[in-house]
Amino acid sequence: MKRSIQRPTPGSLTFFSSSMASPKKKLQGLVAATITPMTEHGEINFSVIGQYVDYLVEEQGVKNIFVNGTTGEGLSLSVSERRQVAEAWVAKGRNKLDQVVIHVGALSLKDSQELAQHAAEIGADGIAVIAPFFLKPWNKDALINFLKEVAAAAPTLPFYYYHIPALTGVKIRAEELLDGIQDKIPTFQGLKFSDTDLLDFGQCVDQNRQQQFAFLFGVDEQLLSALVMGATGAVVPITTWEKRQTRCWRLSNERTSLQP
Ligand SMILES: CC(=O)N[C@@H]([C@@H](O)[C@H](O)[C@H](O)CO)[C@@H](O)CC(=O)C(=O)O
Repeated sequence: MKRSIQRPTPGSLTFFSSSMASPKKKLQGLVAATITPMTEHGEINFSVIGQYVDYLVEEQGVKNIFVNGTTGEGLSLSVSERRQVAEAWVAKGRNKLDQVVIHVGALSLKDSQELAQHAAEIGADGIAVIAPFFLKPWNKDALINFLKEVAAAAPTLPFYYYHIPALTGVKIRAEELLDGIQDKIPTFQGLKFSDTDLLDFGQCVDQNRQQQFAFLFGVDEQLLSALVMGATGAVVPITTWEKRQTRCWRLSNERTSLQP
């Protein structure tokens, strides 16, 4: 079923799905950063995603997920694989999960737009985007322009900026980025903050109290501090699934084999 979600307005607490006529809650609490299960041959193991959903919901009580992010190694997958993984999570999570947010960031704007549009088509509940990290945006406006173009490809979906400067190398402070962001990206709904700069995080929260954004923290070691400062949730890997199921294992294995 295709959903159309009303654009958020500053101060609104919820999105409403017009076709379902039920309020869609703000993304908050624990959000599971899902791994991408792999077979021993390094192919995606779609067959266990249904069990993974059940594990999260029934054993961990977690009903929101963040797919194809860092933990899911989205940037190590092909676009085709990312589409299939997103589809699998949305399909297996139907009527079980509350929200499925798909990370659609990519170096190529076109790939990112394709993934954003695809997320909307399959009925995901939101998209998140990191800063491009090879040829990098040189200032706030360049980064906003990139994010805006991606968000525009999925104009019905809540949009989250995924701030992870240690991995992207893009050091633009999140607080600076958030200043006036809904004027540029009307679907902007929150920040996934994966950095240890708590001053920046605190300023993001303080300066946007009127906006009711989701402030999702992504550094487990500082989560308690972030909650005190106003984090509304956290994106964390919640899994007993063996890391060796993931491509991370395959990559590190390859790296090992390259060493003399
Ligand atoms: C870079 C990374 O993997 N960060 C983790 C943290 O939970 C992280 O593992 C933890 O803080 C340990 O350093 C989460 O934020 C994962 C995450 O949000 C993602 O997979 O996108």
